[in-house]
Amino acid sequence: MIIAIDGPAASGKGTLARRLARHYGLHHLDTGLTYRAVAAALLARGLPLGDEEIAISVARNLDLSRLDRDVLAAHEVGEAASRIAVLQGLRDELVRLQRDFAKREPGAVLDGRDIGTVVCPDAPVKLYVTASPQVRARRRTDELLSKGKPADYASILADLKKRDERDSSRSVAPLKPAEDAHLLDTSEMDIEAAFKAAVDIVEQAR
Ligand SMILES: Nc1ncnc2c1ncn2[C@@H]1O[C@H](COP(=O)(O)OP(=O)(O)O)[C@@H](O)[C@H]1O
Ligand SMILES: Nc1ccn([C@@H]2O[C@H](COP(=O)(O)OP(=O)(O)O)[C@@H](O)[C@H]2O)c(=O)n1
Repeated sequence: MIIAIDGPAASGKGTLARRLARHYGLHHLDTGLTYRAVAAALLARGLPLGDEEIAISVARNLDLSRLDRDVLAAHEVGEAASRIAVLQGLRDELVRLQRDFAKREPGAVLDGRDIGTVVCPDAPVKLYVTASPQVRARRRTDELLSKGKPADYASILADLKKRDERDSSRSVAPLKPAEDAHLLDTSEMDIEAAFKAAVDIVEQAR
């Protein structure tokens, strides 16, 4: 079984994907980390974010088993990831890796922006997870602070809105719900309630 989960920044898709993978005994890939890892490598080496050839060569050396959200969580890495995510050639390379991952037995949960629309369009279960920008900014702020990283609510809210706009309006694989995705707004739900709602959707869909 493949479960495809998409949604805007800090909507809770990664949390749900991890919980669903554990619940159903599936592999999990946070595809945002693949974009973050390429962006972090470019930033660390002082390389330009707009050079497709360089980004592709970094992507070719990615090791999916070594992606670490704690290392890649920094706010500026998310911003840089969203900038390089407009490069079609880079996306082709990363989508190849992500599709290979999705073939693992007995199945996988993938979360990102284009899983239901591009990476796994035939997934039997698709979720599109949202929450209001204010709720998402609060969650991301608390998450960063709890990891001892700097976080300012007002600038995170402004940046999330900008990033959503960039992700939704790009011409390649824009953020949008697949036509057959189930919408899950978690603005008023805690993690447990969101998980229960997601399991209900999966049970009905499969
Ligand atoms: N329903 C929820 N209620 C409260 N906090 C949540 C909920 N879902 C996720 N979170 C918290 O919000 C933050 C962002 O969630 P995450 O799953 O990383 O989002 P995404 O993968 O969409 O960026 C994390 O700190 C997570 O623990
Ligand atoms: N499948 C995906 C996953 C992420 N991305 C890009 O990578 C950026 C970072 O993704 P992420 O999922 O780690 O971001 P958060 O939602 O965790 O903040 C996003 O803003 C997108 O621009 C993408 O284009 N396609």
